Amino acid sequence: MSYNYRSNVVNSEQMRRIEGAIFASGMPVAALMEKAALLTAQQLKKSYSLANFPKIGVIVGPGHNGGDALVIARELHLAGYQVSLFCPIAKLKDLTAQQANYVKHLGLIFQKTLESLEDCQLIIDGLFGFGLERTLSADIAELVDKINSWQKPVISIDIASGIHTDTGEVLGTAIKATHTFCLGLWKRAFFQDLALPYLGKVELIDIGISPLDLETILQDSPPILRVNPDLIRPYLPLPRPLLTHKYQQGHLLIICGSRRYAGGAILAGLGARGSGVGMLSIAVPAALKSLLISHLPEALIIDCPETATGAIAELPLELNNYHVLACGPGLTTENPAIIAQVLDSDKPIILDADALNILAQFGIEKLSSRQNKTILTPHWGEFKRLFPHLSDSQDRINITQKASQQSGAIVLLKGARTIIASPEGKMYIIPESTSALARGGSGDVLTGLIGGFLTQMQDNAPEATALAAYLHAQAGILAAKERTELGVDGVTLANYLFAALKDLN
Ligand SMILES: NC(=O)C1=CN([C@@H]2O[C@H](COP(=O)(O)OP(=O)(O)OC[C@H]3O[C@@H](n4cnc5c(N)ncnc54)[C@H](O)[C@@H]3O)[C@@H](O)[C@H]2O)[C@H](O)CC1
Ligand SMILES: [K+]
Repeated sequence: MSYNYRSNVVNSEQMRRIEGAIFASGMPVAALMEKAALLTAQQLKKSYSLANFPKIGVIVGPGHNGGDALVIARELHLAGYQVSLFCPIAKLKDLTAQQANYVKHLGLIFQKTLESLEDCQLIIDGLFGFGLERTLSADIAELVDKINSWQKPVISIDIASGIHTDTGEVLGTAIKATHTFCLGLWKRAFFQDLALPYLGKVELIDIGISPLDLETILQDSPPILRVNPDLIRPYLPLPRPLLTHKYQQGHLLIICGSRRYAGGAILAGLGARGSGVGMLSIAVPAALKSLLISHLPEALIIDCPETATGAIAELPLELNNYHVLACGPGLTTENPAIIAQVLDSDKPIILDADALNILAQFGIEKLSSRQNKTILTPHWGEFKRLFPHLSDSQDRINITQKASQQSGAIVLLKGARTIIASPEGKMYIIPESTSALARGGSGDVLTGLIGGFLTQMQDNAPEATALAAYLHAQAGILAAKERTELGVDGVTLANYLFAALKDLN
């Protein structure tokens, strides 16, 4: 796969090793700080004009994050901003102390109290970066809480101080930034749901890390990649071959629905429609047949015998006649036998919703006898039932990876930042989404969409999953832009998939 290093997501240890490799090859530490901070200052000046933000307060920490803050303070001062500094920890690292001396020479003032910064229009947080290693002490926590209580725009350098760079955990308390400039490479915390409320708008400052240095450090661990159009465009099943027919484009079977939850079946079908899959069959309880036909005239609707309460009683089908099976939306947990039948098939399967709840009853060991790929798409509640031993941790990147390794399945953990891990070690993160998707029905659309793409790109199952999750999020974003976050019901979401696809192509 070809990807730009801007797609890589690293942990603090990898970032430190990359930095170490750069320094060891001759780049002076001070030069890299100067470069990162100058680029950040340039962006800052663009987004926060002197006219609107004439007075800026800068919080300076003891390490190189504080050093960055001092270089930025210097540049803003030279550009005409009125800059006040506050440095709560006396002992500074050498380079930071040198930067402090120089700004003093330029006439910048280190204030004695934090309160002296209260009349600033903007606060820059250079307290801690990826070197934060323990919970904030009571006095520092008090300062952070005070800054948050001012409700001013706060710009964090590299990461909001108080947030753990890898897990995204809040170490006691943390700066609630309105905007964070991440330096060099994306850190894991930027994709941990826990940290999102503290990071505000996020932006990467490209400091020009060489792919050489990156590859040397990252070669031992499979990359975690932030999905973007360039990354997944090569996998898109477009353009279609000139000479093809519907079965060559793949045949997906969705097993879904119950009398109680008929809508989930329709939405999964509409999601599959959005993938352009060649042939779509949908197995539902008999009572739902005419309803499904009216919504999805292009699909083959298979009416299954049903239980007294209207769930599928049995699947009178040869499952191996289909290329891919997607199973779960609206199913109810009444009939575990059909999930056992799906697990026994030797085709790729996607399990969602009640199929996951039934799998949790069986236990994930049940997946070990499968001959083909399995994709699990849990939200947090389903994840906890499937992997109870992993759910004490809030480090979603880490536990998705472990869940995939332990189950042998591709695991897609839904959230504000959806994480995808494959058992061979691939990891994809969906970098943006909208809370419009936190709504009943949007998951059903995703199941159908993954099914549809997997049918067309079976050799690239992790990428099919990532492509579907990315388009799903983008469709939500596009729909919310036009209709607000309250206006994105499942049918609307499915109708925006083509627009997201068009943008990608
Ligand atoms: N990698 C890059 O591309 C660049 C990064 N830069 C900046 O450097 C920081 C990392 O700097 P470092 O000095 O290693 O760490 P910090 O500034 O985050 O702070 C560490 C400092 O603070 C002490 N400390 C840690 N935890 C606590 C605590 N809870 N309470 C009090 N003190 C604490 C620790 O002992 C250290 O002294 C990175 O984020 C970037 O901003 C470079 O400038 C350029 C390129
Ligand atoms: K910071």
